[in-house]
Amino acid sequence: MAAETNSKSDTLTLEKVREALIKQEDTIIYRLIQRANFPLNSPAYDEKAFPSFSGSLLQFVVKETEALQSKVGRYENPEELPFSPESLPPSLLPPPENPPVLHPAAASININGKIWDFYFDELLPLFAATGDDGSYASTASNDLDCLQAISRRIHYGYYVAEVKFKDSPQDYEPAIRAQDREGLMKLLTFVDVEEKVKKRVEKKAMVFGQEVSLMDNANTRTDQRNVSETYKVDPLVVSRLYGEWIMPLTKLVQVEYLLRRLD
Ligand SMILES: O=C(O)C(=O)C[C@]1(C(=O)O)C=C[C@@H](O)C=C1
Repeated sequence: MAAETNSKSDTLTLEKVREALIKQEDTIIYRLIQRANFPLNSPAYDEKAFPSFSGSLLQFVVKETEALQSKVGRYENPEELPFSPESLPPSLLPPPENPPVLHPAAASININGKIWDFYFDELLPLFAATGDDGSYASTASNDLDCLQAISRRIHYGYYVAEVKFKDSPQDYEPAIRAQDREGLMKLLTFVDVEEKVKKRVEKKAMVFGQEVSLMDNANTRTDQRNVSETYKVDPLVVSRLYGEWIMPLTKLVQVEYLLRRLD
């Protein structure tokens, strides 16, 4: 399994999985900051803007990048899921030696469609400035970087669910047998943890996204600016990203996984 946690299922603990989620926060925030260096650049998403591609420039970049990454084994990791899965080439590397940690049901849960939709329809307009600077290739590859980091974080829900199930099967089994989504959602939800996550990512976005200036009067100038202009990505947008999309979708992955955990 992933580098952040040990490969042996018996050493998988909730604490370790949560540590991995915390590290992934950094990646997500840095990638949003990278994407925010470019304006929206809408021609990158227009299927008719570049007749040399059959779809949009973005779709082309996603398909070709994922094809290369597939050949070098990216999708051998259960938490890495392609956005363009049609006719991906197989991995050219030997399969991973680690024994599988997850129930095979994980392979049937892929919510990348939902992730793609919220990213382009709702999130991107909240942190990318309007405009067009012509950097379509960089824009598309930065979008894919953001999507991959967010998708990996959300599908890490498999491991969170597995470890919770292993820690207390007696709590989860009745709800699984009854296929009780609501009951499972209640069991796996920790409101206090979610509040901490939102606060921490907001703070990280402030720290990672500060404008650094060597000018003496930099603070005064910053004070006069609107909070959302002071940081490369508005920290409140990052907190909202977690509160409205990342954590609810991580929980959805957990519920879907648990529903199939006894199959
Ligand atoms: O840490 C957990 O227990 C998780 O399930 C992860 C997570 C999250 O996505 O950050 C999701 C649900 C919980 O309510 C708290 C946090």
